[in-house]
This record gives sequence, C-alpha cells and structure tokens, in this order.
Amino acid sequence: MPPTIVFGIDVYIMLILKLQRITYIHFFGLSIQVLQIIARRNSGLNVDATGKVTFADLCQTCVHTIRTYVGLIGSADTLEIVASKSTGSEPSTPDDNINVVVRVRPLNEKEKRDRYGMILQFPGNGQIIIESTEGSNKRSRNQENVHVFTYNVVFEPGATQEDIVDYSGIKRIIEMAIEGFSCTAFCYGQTGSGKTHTLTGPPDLFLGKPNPNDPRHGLIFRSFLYLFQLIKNRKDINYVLKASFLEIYNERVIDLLNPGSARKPLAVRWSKKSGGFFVENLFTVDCEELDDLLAVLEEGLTYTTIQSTLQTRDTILCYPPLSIYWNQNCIQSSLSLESHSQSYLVNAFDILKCNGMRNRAVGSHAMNDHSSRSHTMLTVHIISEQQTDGGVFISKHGKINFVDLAGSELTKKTLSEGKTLEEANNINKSLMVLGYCIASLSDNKKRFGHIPYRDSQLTKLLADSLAGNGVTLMIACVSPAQYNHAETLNTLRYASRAKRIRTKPVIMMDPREALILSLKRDINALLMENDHLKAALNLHHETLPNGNHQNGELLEMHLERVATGGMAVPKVDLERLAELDGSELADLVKLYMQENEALRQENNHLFTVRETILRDQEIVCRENERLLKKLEDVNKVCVRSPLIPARSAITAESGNGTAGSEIWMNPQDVPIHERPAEMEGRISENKDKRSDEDQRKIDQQRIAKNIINMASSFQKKPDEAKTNNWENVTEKNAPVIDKPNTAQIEYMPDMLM
Ligand SMILES: Nc1ncnc2c1ncn2[C@@H]1O[C@H](COP(=O)(O)OP(=O)(O)OP(=O)(O)O)[C@@H](O)[C@H]1O
Repeated sequence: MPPTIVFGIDVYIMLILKLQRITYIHFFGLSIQVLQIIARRNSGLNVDATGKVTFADLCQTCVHTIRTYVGLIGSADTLEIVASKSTGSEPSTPDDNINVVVRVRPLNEKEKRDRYGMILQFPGNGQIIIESTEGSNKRSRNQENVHVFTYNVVFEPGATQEDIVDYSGIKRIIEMAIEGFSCTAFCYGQTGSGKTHTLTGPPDLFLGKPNPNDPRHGLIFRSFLYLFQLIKNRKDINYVLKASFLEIYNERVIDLLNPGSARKPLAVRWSKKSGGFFVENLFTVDCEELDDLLAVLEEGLTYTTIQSTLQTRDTILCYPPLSIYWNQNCIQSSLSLESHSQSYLVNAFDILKCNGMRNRAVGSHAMNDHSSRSHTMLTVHIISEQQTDGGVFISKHGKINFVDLAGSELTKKTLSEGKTLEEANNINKSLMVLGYCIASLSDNKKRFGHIPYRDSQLTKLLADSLAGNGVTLMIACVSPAQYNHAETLNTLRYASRAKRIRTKPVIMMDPREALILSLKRDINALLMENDHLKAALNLHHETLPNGNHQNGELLEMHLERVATGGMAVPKVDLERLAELDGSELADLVKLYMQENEALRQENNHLFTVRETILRDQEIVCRENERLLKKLEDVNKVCVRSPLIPARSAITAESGNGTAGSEIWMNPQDVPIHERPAEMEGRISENKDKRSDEDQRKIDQQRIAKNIINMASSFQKKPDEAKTNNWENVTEKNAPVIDKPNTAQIEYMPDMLM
C-alpha cells in the first residue's frame, strides 16, 4: 500500500500502522517522512511493572505528536481568512420549519499552497454563486456554468463561530425545544468541509478544562450556554434535562455513553404511542448543570474515538517498540498489546475507565477518523413542568438533536479499500437514502407517497425532524476550493432541496396531561351548552332553594308540568341522553307516550268532526236543490199568470233545451218520459220516494241534531272524550290524520246524487 495523504480531515489522525513498525501514516496532508520523524521523537511510552501500557499514555503520545505537528506547520487558528467577515443575509423567518444555512470554510493552507482558486461568490441576500471549473479559465462564462442558490443565510469564510449561533436560527430552535418542540440541527457536507468544526470547534478545545470564553467553541457548546441561560430566566417552570449520545456506524447504532452497547448494537424501533422511531435501551443521563451536559459531549466524543477505532482497525496504533492492535475475534472488551515478542491483554473497559479517557486530544485524534465514518447524534431532552391558571400541571417534552453526519464522499478521494471501503459504502448509502427522502419530501407530488425512511438507520432517526412534527436547522458545509467543485455543487443542490420541505411542528406533551387539558376544555363547552339548553327550556330560573339543581330534578319538574298542565314535552339533547339514569329515562319515555296518546286522540276527534261536517254539507246541498226546485215551480206558475210577466231568474243555455225557454231546469228532474233516450239505463230512480215535504222535515231534523252533536263534542274534555265514540281507538286502528281515508272522501259525491 503506497503512502497516502488524506486531505481535508482536520486535526485528525488516520493512522494506519502495521504491527511492530510504522509503515504508513496518513495525516492531514503531511508527508510521511515528517510524521515518521515526529513519531520517533515521541515514542517513549510508559510501561508498568506488569508490562501493560496505559492507554492514556499511548493517547498522550499521539496528542503530543499532533501538537508538535500543529506547532510546526500551523493550526486551524492560523488558517487565512479569505473573505471579509460576513454573516450573509437576513435571519431565518419563523415560517420555515426547515431552516437551511450554508457555511463556507476558508481555503486551507494546502489549498492555498497548491493555488486552488475560489469557485464561490457571495452577492448577499442569502445568495451564493458557484462557477464551474471552466468558469475561471479563459473560456467565456455562460449561464450553464454558473449556478445561483438562495438560502436563509450564507456564512462566508470569514464568519465566526459566534456568528453561526447568532444568525443561523439555532437560538430560535433552542427556544422552541424548550417550548416542547422536537428540534434538530444537523451538519451536512463533504469530508473536510467543516462540519465538526462548526458543531464542536477545533479538537484541542477540550484539552484540560475547557475555557467557556474561547471564541473557537462550536455550535453545541454555545447552544448549551444559551439553553441554560434561558432556563435560568424561567423560574416559574421546572425543567429536567437528560442527554444521550449515539453513533451510527456501518448501519449499527452504538450508545456512546454506554460502551457495552458496542457488543450488541441497539435496535431502532417504531413507537405506536409517539408515532416515531426511537432507539431501544439508549442510555440517558440526567443533567442538572451545564458541566453535566459538557461531560456528556466530552464523554461521547471520546468514546466515539475509541469505539470507532477499535471496530475499524485491526491495528490501531503502532509505536516502536510497542504496538497495540485490535483483535477482531475476541474483543468486545479487550486489546492485545504487543511489546517486541511479548503480548499482553488489556481490558478495553479498564482502558475506557482510566483517567486518560477524558483527554480530549485522544478524542480528537481518533474522532476525526471516526467522524468521517459514522454519524453522531447528541440529544438533549428538555422536560418542562408548569402550573396553568387552572391549577393543572402541564409537562412538555421537547428535545434538540445535534447531528454530525459523516463526510458525503470518501471513496473517490480517500482511495478507500477493505474495511474503509465498506464504511464508505455504508455512509454513502445512508446519505443517499437521506437525499432521496429529502428529494421526495420537497416534491409536492411525492411528499404524500412512500418515503423510504426505513431504508437506513439515519433516516429513521431523522424522520421526525424532516417530515414530522419537528423544527430543523440544516447547516450545509462546503469548501470553496476549485478541486471540490462537484462536491460543493452537490451539497448546495442537496441543501436547496431540503429548503423546500415543510413540516408541521407540534408541541410534545404528556398524553395524560393533554387529555386533562382537553377534558377541561370539554367541560367548559358542556357547561356553556348546559346554560344554553336551560335557557332554551326556560328553566334557568327554576333553581332549587339551595340554588342547585341536577339533571334528574329538572326532568321531574318537566314531567310534573306535562302531567298537570299538558305542557309540551321538553326537548332533550340526544347526546346528553347518556347522562340520564334508568328511572329518568323511563319517566321521559312515559312522558312521550302520554303525549303520543293525547295527540292520537286529538287526531281521531278531528277526523270525526270532519266527517260530520261533510255529512252536513251533503244535507245542505240537498236542501239547496229542493229549494231551487221549488223556486222553479214558483217561476212556472208566474209565467203562466197573465198578470206577472215572465222574467228569467237564471239563464242557462244548458237548460232543458227548449227553444225560447229561458228557465233553467235540472235535467234530472225532467220526468222520465220526457228524458232523452241517451239517458236510458244510466239513471236509476228511487221508487219509494218520500214527498218533498216529508223529506225536508227529516233533513231539517238531522241537521239540527248534527249541529247539537258537534257543539257538544267541542265542549268535551279530553278525559270524557275517552269514553265516547273514539275511546276504543288503539294505536293500530287509529286513523292517521296526515293520510285521510280516501275511500270515504270518494264516497261523498255518490251521496249527493
Ligand atoms: N470555518 C472554518 N474556519 C476555520 N477552519 C475551519 C473552518 N471549517 C473547517 N475548518 C478546518 O478545516 C478542517 C476540516 O474541518 P472538519 O474536520 O470540521 O471537517 P468535517 O466536515 O468534519 O470532515 P469529516 O467529514 O472528515 O469529519 C479542520 O482543520 C478545521 O479546523
């Protein structure tokens, strides 16, 4: 394997060492020879009486090596600020659930030495222009060679760590996390683009006790400070903070605060209750003080280093005359230590527990190696408890995830092979799935279709942030150097797509408390409805002496009224029927039956009256006919008298047809012998016909009787009516007033004949 130089991996040692001797050292563009010299100078490791070497010493040596190197050729601090300090455009608006900002790192020493040009321009207003590689050549620029992207904020190379916190929108996100929202800040970008720098700052920051005023502190540290500042100001709310730290390495979820989980990766499961994915058995640490949170950050990063190194390397370090290597077969918990011809076994957890574990230099040494091969997620859970005006305690469960994604490309420029290639493939796969999810979510047509969150552990854990109830900050880190054009353009496109995603943030509350709140709201609504119903029933003044009345008592009052005064039955809200007990319901049913019966009786009575009226009408009609006939006779007599001139009383062309006659005659009264022949067989006549006089008397008597009957029936009380002609009317035979008996009505004209 030829000496290889890995670019863009910050203070970050990727030592690929063979047993016994240093063969290859890959370190941030430094030549092999220089590193070999440095390593030899610092090879004096302490070996104790038993022949064991403490891991702290070993790490210290590496740190020393790095520091020496950094001292020789410069550090992150000395990186030249290429562009003037600018924080780009306007701060994020509260409407954006996914707030996308871009951070452009400065050209590093190597890039400047190799005279790589800048391909990015910053016209302001959150815009960034990327030229193609040909753009800077003599060939004329055309539209296709230039891409313009717009984001919430663009941080130019001169932007400080403080600018990121002040203008990226992270403060708003922390405030929302405290309010109970699920929030995420994640860094995306190619290897060496400044993700780790943005999130945690340069690796030597945590050497010894970190200085809180160090301007190089990254986003996580500053967010912790802001979080505690906010919490201190809210004395009325009780906050509980818990933190967890995990990494996703080769699609395995490892708890960085619980080394044992390396043996058995944690499962990511779906929770029906919360409607999201969660990591089973993930260790969470209560954090009362800022120091506790910082300890979690430090511990996680440190362990990330070791864990990753142990898993990814057969040999993790080799310093003549000692070498420590990872025994793939037996080690979940041990290291094999070789010193010349001797081998020693060291328990990995002893190593983890030793004092040197908190040595940041060790963490940073391997962290960079790790960070390019795994995704890390530090989560701070913020549980708040507040008493509302109504005295109810409400607790909300917000959280904020800080996600450092692995570099978005590896194989092309790192010449990955073997295990490194496998890691790179896994990283690329998960980032590809993430990219696919982002693309689908940002497409209005696809966003409601299938989103392949389940295709990678990373997307499962980010699902909530991208499409669920969360609020997300994406920091796209890019390099301005010409030779990174393709990766930078890719990252900008990725970020641009993410900007189009819309989520629906909701406050996460304890389900029981949410239920109590909603029940309280229901009770208020019901009380209002109750008042409204009382008003509708005119019962609001019907209070009991003590001012209280209950449903049952109100109902009794209604029943009484109905029984005594025949008042209308109260209208009961169907939805509230369930609130009545059995006896009240029985009373109500009885009440409705009584009302039914009364209505039926009234119905029958009205029907009878109508029948009587029709019969009387018939009698009156007959009487009318008779009178007409009489009038006709009188007219005949008058016509015959020479003294009285004949005058037509009624003109009727349809009279008897006699020419010249102006007297109207009822054709039916024409004597049979005088009737036209066509009437024969169509009219039958009553042969026992009474005399007109007799008939008139009978009719008069009948009319008088009917009138008396009608008058008396209207005076009858309902109770008396029961005993009369319709007392036997039952539900079955009761006539229905809405459907008159048509047979009877049709019969009427026949009676008139
Ligand atoms: N804005 C910046 N200002 C100064 N130095 C920076 C900046 N961004 C990155 N760097 C330096 O660039 C180098 C690479 O950065 P960093 O390690 O953060 O990249 P990364 O994206 O995390 O890479 P990887 O994916 O490989 O972990 C580091 O030395 C870092 O200090």
